[in-house]
Amino acid sequence: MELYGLQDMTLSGTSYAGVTSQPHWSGLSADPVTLPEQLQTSLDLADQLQIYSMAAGKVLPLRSIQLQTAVGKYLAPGSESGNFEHRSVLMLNDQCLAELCYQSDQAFTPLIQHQLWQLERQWLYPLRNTLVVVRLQQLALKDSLTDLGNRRNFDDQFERAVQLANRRQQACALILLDLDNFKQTNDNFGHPAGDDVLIAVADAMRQTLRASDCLFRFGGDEFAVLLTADDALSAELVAHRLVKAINQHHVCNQFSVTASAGLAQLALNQKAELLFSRADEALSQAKQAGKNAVKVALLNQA
Ligand SMILES: Nc1nc2c(ncn2[C@@H]2O[C@H](COP(=O)(O)OP(=O)(O)OP(=O)(O)O)[C@@H](O)[C@H]2O)c(=O)[nH]1
Repeated sequence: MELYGLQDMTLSGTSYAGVTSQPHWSGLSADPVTLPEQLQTSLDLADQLQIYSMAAGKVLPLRSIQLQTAVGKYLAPGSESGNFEHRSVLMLNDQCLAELCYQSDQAFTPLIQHQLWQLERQWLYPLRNTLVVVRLQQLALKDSLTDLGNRRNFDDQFERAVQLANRRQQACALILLDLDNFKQTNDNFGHPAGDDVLIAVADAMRQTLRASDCLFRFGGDEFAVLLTADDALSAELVAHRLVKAINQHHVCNQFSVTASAGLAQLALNQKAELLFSRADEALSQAKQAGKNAVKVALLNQA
């Protein structure tokens, strides 16, 4: 008897749309591993959606399936639009966990909807548990005011990025950015206005950068940007763009907020601490040079 091991059910590269159109999916009912057990093998919502979508693909051939939750939106790989759509809200104990949106070229008859609902019920507890874990992870790694990565998140990623860059002989750059005279903003306009400025600065930075996952707030008015590989090659341009974007943001403008930045490029086989201290020194120089400026650390400064 052919059994579907867990490895077959997890993300192994086959596209979702292709997989669910395979005739052998009808054999899945013989799988000794139940759907909730399979779902519980992962605390990653994208993985769970993939597992769920394969089970749902047995009910009818699906073109796409999307999961929307409070912690993010997930689309099964290989999804494309279909002629019919069915939406379902996943509720547990009067709590809305998520919304599922299915698309298929076949109609969602009442019988199909009922079968999907039965499958959805099997996901409720694994989904609720995963949402709790993801939320806790987010709280541990995100700055609650700006939603950027926090200092702990930075420390994790920075160390890893530097090690990887050294191993692969790739570029890596660190920009440290600090608002100018931010204390005055708080003193003159109050702490809530200061908070609005910090949120605006985060937005301005997010809009300037392609990937917001390289952006961090350390707390206070200090931010960091970690650029790796090809992105690091244009770090100086990025630093100037960030300072300009902050200057030009309407909230920062309203409170005359500017920013200074220090940039350092990773030297050959340099340690993360040294890269950090060079960027920090460059930031001090930008402040000493009159603020609202970018300074770049010399590469041979070690
Ligand atoms: N509104 C608000 N203010 C904060 C927060 N965290 C820290 N601060 C304030 O940020 C200010 C930081 O000021 P400083 O580090 O002294 O620097 P500065 O006035 O920007 O001076 P320079 O950096 O030299 O230009 C202090 O007034 C802190 O109280 C926060 O979460 N919200």
